[in-house]
This record gives sequence, C-alpha cells and structure tokens, in this order.
Amino acid sequence: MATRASTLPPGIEGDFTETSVGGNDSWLTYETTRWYTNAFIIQEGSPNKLLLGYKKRGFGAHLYNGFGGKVEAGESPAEAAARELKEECGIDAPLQHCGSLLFVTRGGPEWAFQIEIYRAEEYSGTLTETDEMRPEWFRYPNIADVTPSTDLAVTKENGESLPPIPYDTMWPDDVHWMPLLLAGRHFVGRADFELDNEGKYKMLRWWFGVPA
Ligand SMILES: Nc1ncnc2c1[nH]c(=O)n2[C@H]1C[C@H](O)[C@@H](COP(=O)(O)OP(=O)(O)OP(=O)(O)O)O1
Repeated sequence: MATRASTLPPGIEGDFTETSVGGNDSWLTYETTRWYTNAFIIQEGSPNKLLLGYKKRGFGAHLYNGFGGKVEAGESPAEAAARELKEECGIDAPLQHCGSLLFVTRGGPEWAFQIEIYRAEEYSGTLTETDEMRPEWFRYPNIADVTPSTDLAVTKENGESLPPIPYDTMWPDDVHWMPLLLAGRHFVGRADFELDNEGKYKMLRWWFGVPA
C-alpha cells in the first residue's frame, strides 16, 4: 500500500506518494545532471511480455535493461528515446513518457543521471541484435496481480515458454519501479549507489513514488 511521503529526496519535486523507500545513508550531493533515456516494449497477452536488452558493452554491460542512452545536444528526451530504440534493437515504437529517475553514484561521475523512462505496447520493424544490445522477451504476471511490492521473479507465472524478468542480472533499482511501469503507472524516483568490492552497483538509499 502506498503511503504519503513526508520528505522527498533532493532532486525530486512535486506532489508524490512513496511506493518504496530504503537505506539509511545521507543523500549524496552532485554538481550537474546529464539526461538519459530508457525505453520498454510491454505487451499484454498470454503470456504478458516485456522486451529487455542484454547490454553487451560499455556502462551497465552484462545487465538486462530497457533500450536507451544519452540525450544528445539539440535532442529532446523523446527524440533521443526513439533514436536509441532504433539504434540498439532496430525498431520504431509510439513511445509514451511514463517515468523520471535520478541516480547518483558515490565516487562515480560528478553528474547525476536523469533518466526519462518510456513505454510502448506496439512496435514496427524487425527486432535485431546489435553490437550494443541483444533483445530478449520475458514474461510477467497479470497486471491485476502487480502491485508496487510484487516480487515479479517469484510470483506465480503465466506463460511457461518465456523466462521470468531476470532481476538478478538487472540494475538493483529496477525491481522497485518495474511493477509500476508494467501496471501503466507514472512514477518518479531516486537511488544513490556505490560500487562494491566486486564491481557491482549497490544501492545506499532509494525512494520511489507515484503522483499523489
Ligand atoms: N541504475 C540504473 N537503472 C536502470 N537503468 C539505468 C541505470 N543507470 C543507467 O545509466 N541506466 C540506463 C540509462 C540508459 O538507458 C543506459 C545508459 O546509457 P549508455 O548506454 O551509457 O548511453 P549510450 O548513449 O548508449 O552510450 P554509448 O552508446 O555512447 O556508449 O542505462
């Protein structure tokens, strides 16, 4: 059950209700913000299907994620999202904006990652593996069963022919907002990270919410 937030994290402004919060560290400071995008294709049916890409190189390599990257000079985030989707897996889609996330890393870049999240239910073109991403479909439970606290990896599955969402090989924040994305909600959030001894990103503090 969502509860009304008493304090929003720095960098999040508006009237929001928290859905997931954790960590005891102080929020990290950052000097500037750089804009990124992340796009997901979500198809309700039997089974319900989510398209992710396995990142083959660069930042976030060996993790499954949506398709996206940096917003280039002169581009809007929506234009960047469409470009990155085409570049990374060869398709076009009527993307709708559905979320805004802020990520800061201790000892990492001095800028915060402002990531605009997009979704679409249809696409055109042929899904194509590229040098950067390998597209793969995953199944998820019925929308009616998805709440902000649903553990999608262990919920009783429908559609046995596709694997479940691979949270073990995704960014650790994803499990907190993916149920909102799949349920068609708008959402915002912030997560602060540090790199652990194994080179994995560990969340120090996080807050995710939906419009009040
Ligand atoms: N914590 C977290 N959770 C979920 N998604 C992300 C993060 N951090 C992230 O950076 N991301 C997303 C945001 C972007 O979609 C990508 C990162 O973009 P990147 O691949 O570095 O950008 P490109 O422009 O494609 O890079 P190059 O092609 O220039 O190498 O991950």
